[in-house]
Amino acid sequence: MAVQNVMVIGAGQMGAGIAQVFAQAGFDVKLNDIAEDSLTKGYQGIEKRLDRQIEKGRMTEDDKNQALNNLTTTTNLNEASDRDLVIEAVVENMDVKTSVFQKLDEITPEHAILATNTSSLPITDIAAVTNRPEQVIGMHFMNPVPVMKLVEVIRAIQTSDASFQTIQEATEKLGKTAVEVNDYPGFISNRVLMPMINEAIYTVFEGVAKPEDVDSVMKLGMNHPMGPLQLADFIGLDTCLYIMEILHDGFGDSKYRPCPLLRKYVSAGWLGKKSGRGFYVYD
Ligand SMILES: CC(=O)CC(=O)SCCNC(=O)CCNC(=O)[C@H](O)C(C)(C)COP(=O)(O)OP(=O)(O)OC[C@H]1O[C@@H](n2cnc3c(N)ncnc32)[C@H](O)[C@@H]1OP(=O)(O)O
Ligand SMILES: NC(=O)C1=CN([C@@H]2O[C@H](COP(=O)(O)OP(=O)(O)OC[C@H]3O[C@@H](n4cnc5c(N)ncnc54)[C@H](OP(=O)(O)O)[C@@H]3O)[C@@H](O)[C@H]2O)C=CC1
Repeated sequence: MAVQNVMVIGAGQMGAGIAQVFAQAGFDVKLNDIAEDSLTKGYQGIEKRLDRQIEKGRMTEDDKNQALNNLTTTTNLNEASDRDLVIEAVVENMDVKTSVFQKLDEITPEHAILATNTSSLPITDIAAVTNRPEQVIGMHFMNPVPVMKLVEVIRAIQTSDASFQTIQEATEKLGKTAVEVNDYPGFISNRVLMPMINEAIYTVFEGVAKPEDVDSVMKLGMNHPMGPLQLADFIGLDTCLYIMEILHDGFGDSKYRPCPLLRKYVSAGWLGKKSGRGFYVYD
């Protein structure tokens, strides 16, 4: 089956980016969120990013209008009833995600594939709450979605080859590269990235260096585009903590214990860029 139309659930930083890249690639896209405000913010972010592409001469006004014509917004999940593919990008919480998947399983046509953009939650467990586990898959985009070329395509133990191929083809139509991964905690990306971020937080916690200096070492010394603490702020410290907890629980290995300073920041509501304060302060 070739995907013609999609719905993206959750209009936050990831969902809005995912909806944008599908609309730009010519898919018919519905963007859904429970809150009208979040939908408006998500849609405006997409318009702003397309305008920047025009300013930079990478896109014409016609291209922008075409992309926006492919995109509608809705707070009504029942509008998933005519979709080939639904990609869930709501908060990283198993109860919220399984509730969304159970509803989607009722609403969507039989052939529809249900994908999750989860950073770390087990796809196998999400698949198991539906009556179509072979059509459930992880489609893990990287932040910022319009820029990053990778999509980790994660196979639950139940995912069929046909579902995997359909998602691989859709990923290629977006101009991105699909990497096939089996369902283990943190997949590849966050199993490798998050312990580095967590260790960077430990260096601050233990007074080894200030955040700016930790980031300088990794930027100037290892050519990372962002230092690990700037990246943690960008991802969201709450999301980083959820992922560390999944790694810790999933492997039962103390090397994945979340740094107490990370917990403290999240408890304080210092979630990084999105809340205005994390390891750095934002306007
Ligand atoms: C947690 C998970 O589960 C998985 C993850 O996503 S882990 C996070 C993965 N992402 C990363 O590691 C990002 C690391 N950082 C980077 O690659 C770069 O710093 C960056 C691309 C974000 C910004 O690059 P930069 O050169 O410092 O800044 P800047 O010149 O402003 O931006 C470069 C391009 O990115 C675009 N961009 C920057 N931030 C953006 C955003 N939030 N949304 C969309 N586009 C963005 C800019 O518009 C610009 O595009 P053009 O070249 O078309 O103009
Ligand atoms: N941040 C990152 O760098 C990355 C995140 N991810 C994953 O992507 C997912 C989303 O993360 P991110 O975009 O950062 O989070 P955000 O908090 O920016 O966005 C989540 C959005 O989902 C909405 N939402 C919550 N519950 C529902 C629901 N039941 N139905 C519809 N919409 C809902 C929220 O609305 P409201 O605000 O009103 O609650 C919010 O707009 C998570 O699973 C995360 O792990 C994956 C890769 C990278």
